[in-house]
This record gives sequence, C-alpha cells and structure tokens, in this order.
Amino acid sequence: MSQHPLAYLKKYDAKAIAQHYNQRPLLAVWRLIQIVYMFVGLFVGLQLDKWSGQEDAKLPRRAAQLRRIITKLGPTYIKVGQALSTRPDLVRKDFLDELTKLQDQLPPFPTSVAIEIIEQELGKSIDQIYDYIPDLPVAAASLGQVFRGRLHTGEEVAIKVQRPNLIPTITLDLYVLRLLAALTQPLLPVNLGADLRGIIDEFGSKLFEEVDYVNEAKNAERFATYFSDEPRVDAPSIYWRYSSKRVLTMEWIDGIKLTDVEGIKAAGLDIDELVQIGVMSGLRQLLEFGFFHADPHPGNLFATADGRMVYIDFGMMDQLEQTTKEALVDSVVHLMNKDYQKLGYDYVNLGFLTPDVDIPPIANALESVLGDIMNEKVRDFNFKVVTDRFSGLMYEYPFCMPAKFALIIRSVVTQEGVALSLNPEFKIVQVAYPYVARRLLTDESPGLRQRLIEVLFKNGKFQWSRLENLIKIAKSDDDFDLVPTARMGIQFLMSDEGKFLRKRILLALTEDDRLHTDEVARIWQLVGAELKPNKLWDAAVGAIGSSLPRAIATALPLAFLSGSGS
Ligand SMILES: Nc1ncnc2c1ncn2[C@@H]1O[C@H](COP(=O)(O)OP(=O)(O)OP(=O)(O)O)[C@@H](O)[C@H]1O
Repeated sequence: MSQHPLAYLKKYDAKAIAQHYNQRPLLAVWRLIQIVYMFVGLFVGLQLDKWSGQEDAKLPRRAAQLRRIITKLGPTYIKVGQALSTRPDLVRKDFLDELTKLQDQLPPFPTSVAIEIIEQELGKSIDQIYDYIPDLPVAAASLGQVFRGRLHTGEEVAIKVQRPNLIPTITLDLYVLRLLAALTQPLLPVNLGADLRGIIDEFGSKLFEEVDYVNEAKNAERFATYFSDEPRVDAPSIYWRYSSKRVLTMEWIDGIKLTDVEGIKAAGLDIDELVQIGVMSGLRQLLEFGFFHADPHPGNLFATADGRMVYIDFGMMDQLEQTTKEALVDSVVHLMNKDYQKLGYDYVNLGFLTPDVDIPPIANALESVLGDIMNEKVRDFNFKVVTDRFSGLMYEYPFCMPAKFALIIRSVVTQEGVALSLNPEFKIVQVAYPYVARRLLTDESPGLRQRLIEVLFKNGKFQWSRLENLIKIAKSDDDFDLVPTARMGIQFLMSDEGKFLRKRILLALTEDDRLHTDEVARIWQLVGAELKPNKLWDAAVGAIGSSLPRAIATALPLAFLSGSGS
C-alpha cells in the first residue's frame, strides 16, 4: 500500500493541502460534482415545498434527507454535521434534531485491509503482534473500526484501525470546502461572526487531531491521570508498543455501555450512583481540570461490574484556559446568587458579549429568561430549557457564541442527556450546585476563596441567607464533609488572608446594634447535628494545631472570633 503524498502531514496545514490539490484540479472538480449532485435534490425539494405551501409540513422529511446525504458524503461531512448539531444559533431546530441523530456506524472495510495497515504501521507481521485477531470488527465508525483481539501475553485488547485513505479523503474535502467558503462568503450576510475559511481551518485542525491515534492515546492517559484520585472514573490503558498514528491497541473494557439502560439495571448496577459519577466527572473535567471529553455520549461510556465508569474515544478533547474555567465557575456562582448584572459581565469575560455592550438591559433580559428557573423552579432547571430560551436572547441581543463553546455545550448537553436516559427525573443542578458549593467551601485556591467571599457579601454586607443556602446546597453533595470544611474555615479565618472576613463576620454579628443570634441559630440548626461540640472542638484544635503548638492551641478556645478581629 503506497503512502499518499499528504500522509506525512502531522498537523492540519491548509497551505500544503492547497498546493497539493492546486496541481490536481480534476480531483477537486470531480468531488465538487458529487457534492452538488447530492445537494441539488434537496434544494429542488425545498423549493417545491415552498411553492406548494407545504414547507412546514415537509420540513422533517427534508431534514432526514439532509442526514442521509451527509452520511453518504463520508467522514468529513459526518463530522461537519456532528459539529453543526451543537449550534442551535446557526441551525434551525428541525435540522438540528436530525443532525444529532447522525449515525457513526458505517459499513466496515475488509479485515485484510485492516491487517495490512497494522503490519505497515507497526513494522511486524500480524502474528508477531497479536495472539488473536477476529475476522470481523466489533464496530465500524466514520474514522476507524475496532477489533476485539488478544496479545501474546494473554491480555484482551481493543484494536482500533483507521479507515484506509482517510487523509486523502479528508484533505480533499477540506480543500473543496475552503474553495466553496471563499466563493460564497461575499454572498452571505456580512455579520456571520467569523471568517468562513477560518471556521473550516479550525474544524480541519480538530479533525486532524482526531485522526491521529497517538494524540488520542496521550489524551486517554492524561485523562486517567487527572482522575487518579477517583477510582470510580477510568480510561483504558494504552499498549504503546502496539500503537501508532493509525493503529491503537488498548485495554479491552468489559462493561455495559450506557446506551444499554436495561442491561445496566439487569446487572444490578446502581443507576443513581452512575448518574452521580458521570455528572460529577463531567463537572470536574470542565471546572477543575479544564480538559474535557467533548463527546461523552452514552456509547462512549461503559459501566463495569466493579462500579467504575470508563470513558473511551479520546479523539476529541478540548483544553480550557484558566480564565475560561474561572469565568465558568463565576457564572455558576452568580447564577446561584441571582446576580444577573455580574452574570452579564461573565458573558463578556467568556466572549459571548463584546466589552462595549450595555449590561443593564442584558441583565434584565437574563433575569426574565432565567429568573423563574432559578427561583422556586430551580429543580426543573435543565440545559435544554436554558439553551432553548437562550436561542431567543441571542437574536435580540448582541450575543455571539465563541467557537470553543460549541464543544463545551456539546459536552454538557450530552452528559445531561446520558443522565436523563438513566434517570428521567434527573436535574443537573442537583449535582452541579452542590459540587460548586462544596468547592467554594473547601477549595484552598485563592481564586475560589475570593469567589466564596463574593458569594457571602453583597455591597460589603455579610449575607447570612447566602451562607445558609450554600451550606444547605453543599450538604446535598455526598462528598461534602462538614468537619474538614469547618477546620479549613477556622484555619482560614485565623490566617492573615482571613482578616477581612473575620472583621466582616464580627460586624455582621453585631450589625444594627443587635446580636444576630437568630441567623446564627438557623445556621447552627443546619450544621449542629454533624458538628457536635466535641467534633467542632477537634476541628478547631486541628486547625489551630497545624499552625501553633498543641498546648497553646488548646488554651485558645475560639479566641479567634473575638480578640483578633480588629
Ligand atoms: N477499549 C475498548 N473496550 C471495549 N470496546 C471498545 C473499546 N474501544 C472501542 N470499543 C468499541 O468500539 C466502538 C468504536 O470505538 P470508538 O468510539 O473509539 O471509535 P471511533 O472510530 O473513534 O468512533 P467515532 O467515529 O464515534 O469517534 C465503541 O463504541 C466500542 O463499542
């Protein structure tokens, strides 16, 4: 099998691709004819529907037609369709629903070809590499197919082999798409938000990352490292000796896919626990690590008999910058506080609004859209409702969605969908709020400390109700443990950094010339059962003892609350 001249490309390179196909114009023309031929039927159909006044009635059928065309056009278009399926701001709803159904299952290519690719990539005969490889793959997707094989050392492995001719197909498609973009850009409404060719280049870079299995293997290992403190979340381990750019050999995961809800129930696995693990791991990826699986659909998640949730398919991951992660936490904090003004500024920080935008009207609009879901109906909150309502706002106000958010939204909406398929009663806030509240109360990073202070104060005044609310919310998180939190709180209050908070709490306790015992009593009711006097004492002594000799510490019972508050 001879190498394609572009097979050497390690990264997407629009210039090199253009140079190659500029010299082979017939290839591009032929592909263009295929594409136009496929789409002509759809456009004529849409026009006829319009003339006959049946536009709305026939739309679902046309949307299904579009999905079939995309599937026939192959891997690049399937990936374009999947990317568009996350853009409610660009695609109308009927088409969007159909695009989300885009199936990745394609006919397999012959196993003899897969073996040829493996031998070529790994430089050994198939018998030297594997003890056993079956005649048929277990799955054939748009970019590759997977076999269940065995190594000579006895381990069961998943062997993922890339489709032949993938690079030539993808590069030709990207070249043609870029040409089409250059031709049609001037005809499109000017305010498209970004240069079309730029969008295609970004898409091309992601696609190139996805077809490089070395990259996927590194992602899997990085993901597993992040979760090394969480035994319930895992990724298959990689056999590097038997992996390359186009072949990936990894641990075979013996589990039940989350698509098989009945199977999970029949196996007696704890559904609520799985939902909890899934959503929690999703939140940690986004808000803590900033490195997230962009396609956590239920077919990419396995539940194992020992209670783990194992992710597979690390081709599409994304990395968030620290500032984006912080702005995301901020927006959850501001949403919890119902502070729509600050939420408006979060959207500026996240790039949804330009810095020159007038925030007050937007804050009002946000309140009208989100107000009721954040009030008594907070339990009914789900991302589908929010994104639907947001679509309305996006047309009325100058919102535009930064490209990188397409993946974040895809990831969150997919995770919510997985959780809903397991438990139709699931509400993402029931996990997300407690998670953020717990982190605010327990995380030691200065950024989150600052956010905690922000939550607790409004216009310089301590907000008892917010502390109460936060503790209530955090307590509904299974991982929340009050004693270490109290210890950290005390430690923080005693530190130099805590001086401000100390002072403010004292002021709050004596505000309006009265002792605020009611508020304290209400909070005590919440925490009292867990913070029995002896436990609180231990927490206080522990906190003090970590900075002072124990003898002094025990002689200073809660002195920090009074004496040092100046
Ligand atoms: N480590 C594994 N253990 C068990 N089964 C696996 C493993 N890896 C992949 N599979 C099976 O192969 C299928 C396809 O794998 P994967 O999703 O990684 O392929 P892909 O070509 O990247 O697909 P896509 O085009 O959806 O990104 C999975 O849905 C799963 O059934």
